[in-house]
Amino acid sequence: MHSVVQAVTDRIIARSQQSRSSYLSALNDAKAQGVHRSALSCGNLAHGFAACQPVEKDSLRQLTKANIGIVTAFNDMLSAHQPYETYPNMLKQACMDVGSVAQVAAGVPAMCDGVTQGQPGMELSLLSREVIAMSTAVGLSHNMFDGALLLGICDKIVPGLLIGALSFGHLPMLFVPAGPMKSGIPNKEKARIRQQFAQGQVDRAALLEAESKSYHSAGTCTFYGTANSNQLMLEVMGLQLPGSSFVNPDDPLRDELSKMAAKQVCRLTSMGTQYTPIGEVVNEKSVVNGIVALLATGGSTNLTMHIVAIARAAGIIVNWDDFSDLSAAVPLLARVYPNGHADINHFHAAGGMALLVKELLDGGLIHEDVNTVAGYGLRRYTQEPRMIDGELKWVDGVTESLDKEVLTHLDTPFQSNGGLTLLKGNLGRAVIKVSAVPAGNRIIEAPAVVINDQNEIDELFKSGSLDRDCVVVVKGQGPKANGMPELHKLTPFLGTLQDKGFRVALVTDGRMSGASGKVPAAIHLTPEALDGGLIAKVQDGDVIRIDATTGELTLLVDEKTLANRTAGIVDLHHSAYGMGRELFGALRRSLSSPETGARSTSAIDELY
Ligand SMILES: O=C(O)[C@H](O)[C@@H](O)[C@H](O)[C@H](O)COP(=O)(O)O
Ligand code: SF4
Repeated sequence: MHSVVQAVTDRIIARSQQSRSSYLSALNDAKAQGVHRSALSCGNLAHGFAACQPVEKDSLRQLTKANIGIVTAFNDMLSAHQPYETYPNMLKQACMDVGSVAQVAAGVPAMCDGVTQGQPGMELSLLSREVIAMSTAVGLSHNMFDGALLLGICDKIVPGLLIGALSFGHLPMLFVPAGPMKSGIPNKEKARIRQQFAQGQVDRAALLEAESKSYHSAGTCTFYGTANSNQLMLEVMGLQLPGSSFVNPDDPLRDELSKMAAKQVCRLTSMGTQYTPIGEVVNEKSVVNGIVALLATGGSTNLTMHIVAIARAAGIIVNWDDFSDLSAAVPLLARVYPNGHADINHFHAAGGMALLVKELLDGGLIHEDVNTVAGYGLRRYTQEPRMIDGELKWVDGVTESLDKEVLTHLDTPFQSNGGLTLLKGNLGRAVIKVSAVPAGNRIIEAPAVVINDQNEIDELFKSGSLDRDCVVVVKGQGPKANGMPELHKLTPFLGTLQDKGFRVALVTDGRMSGASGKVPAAIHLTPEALDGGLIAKVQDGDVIRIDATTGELTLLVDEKTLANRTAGIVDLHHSAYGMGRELFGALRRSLSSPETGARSTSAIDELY
């Protein structure tokens, strides 16, 4: 094993020793109950299977047949989740084919961050992760199940499902992906037309035409944003079948993989001989594997919060120093938009997950000795699924990249370190995704332009007052303030200024989209303005220095001046009401800091 990866793993194990052992003893207590529906009364059970077919009722009466809960995030809003509409019946049939039963345990809400990007609804996005976790628990709390299938792909849905699932860590569970849409117009072309629109060079019709050619059908959007980062993380953590992440929805392999996932979870229940509870698949080593894979591919910055929250739900304590130290040791092996021109289909075609896992295993950068839903040992994830004589089988993946501009090898990395860097300084701690930032733009020192809302950028840009070196500071965007929306609407404006040759950067206690990229952005700034963060005292003209090579984030104003300043008011009246935001006030105020995962589940910290 690489010494840094081993050292970080060891310190996470040590730091988590007490919380992890409490979690595992709770898991074992739950497992000791045996077949969970046996704890139900006849009345409970009768309600539980009242609507089932007679053959299903017979199976459920017996305590020797597995019942699998399906938790689905189907809706028509997310192109990625739309294929799930037909999955429950297919999965139920697959379970019956192996003598088990399946029931839909819950439908969970799912927000499409593309639909709400730049809109008031985006202020519910991060909060929806907590709602999804709780909704998953509501479904599984019927205690009718011996395992579960989790149907979710996008941004907050995978972390929400996984956090909820880990409260039932005694059950085996698999994620069931649905795959990316086929490639449309290149993401870079879409971004170019957006910048033209921001400059008034094309009209709305031209912009909508381009957007519709990019997002054109069912399936996950093809950029390497949070959704596809989730898929890569799940697969490297052994939580979905090898090579299942990036098979398109209409590929014949797709349904075979989904049916196989259903059959596999039935095999992994405590009724069989391969009992593999999800709370043991998620352990310190698999969490490190997920972080390393994220870093090696320049994945979404959102996962610097989601992975922390997921790990904590399993009693594992991870922080940004772990990310930062691993990033220094993990080379960048993939260039997928926004970190390059290719999209996720190109990554898959170049060798995809099988080749990535092979490179990382061969380099000692990820742990092989882990439990997975496909069996013990991660080496099996260097294989990929194929239909051979009408049957689903796994064959060795390629050992040589088919496109070294997209997916490269350890001996020829795109960068010697990973795509994410931790920034520290008098403003606090923040993360920056450097994999998408041109080398010449990684050190920025310029005067601040302070705004309270990303929508102010449009007028400022059009007035020409941003046509200079500047650091745009957007404050009052933290979890407790307005739910920490993505500020991706800033990207075309800042990207245009950067293309004009100005040295620009962003500093915010908010966050960006996984699809944001080329402009240096110090995000997730902790402490946020509402929590007394120094960002609340930044004024127009203050000079800020961001150095992504050394990890420095400094407000170059002397202490005395700062001490005499009063913090700017974080005006939240526009975030408190409207679009349902009034329902989320208590949840928003309960969120922890971004570095601790922006979690509402702090109760877990007392439990384990
Ligand atoms: O974190 C992410 O990956 C984003 O939230 C992504 O899910 C969102 O949909 C982007 O906003 C889409 O990109 P555009 O807004 O550029 O289409
Ligand atoms: S990737 Fe983003 S835009 Fe695409 S379906 Fe998922 S949430 Fe929506």
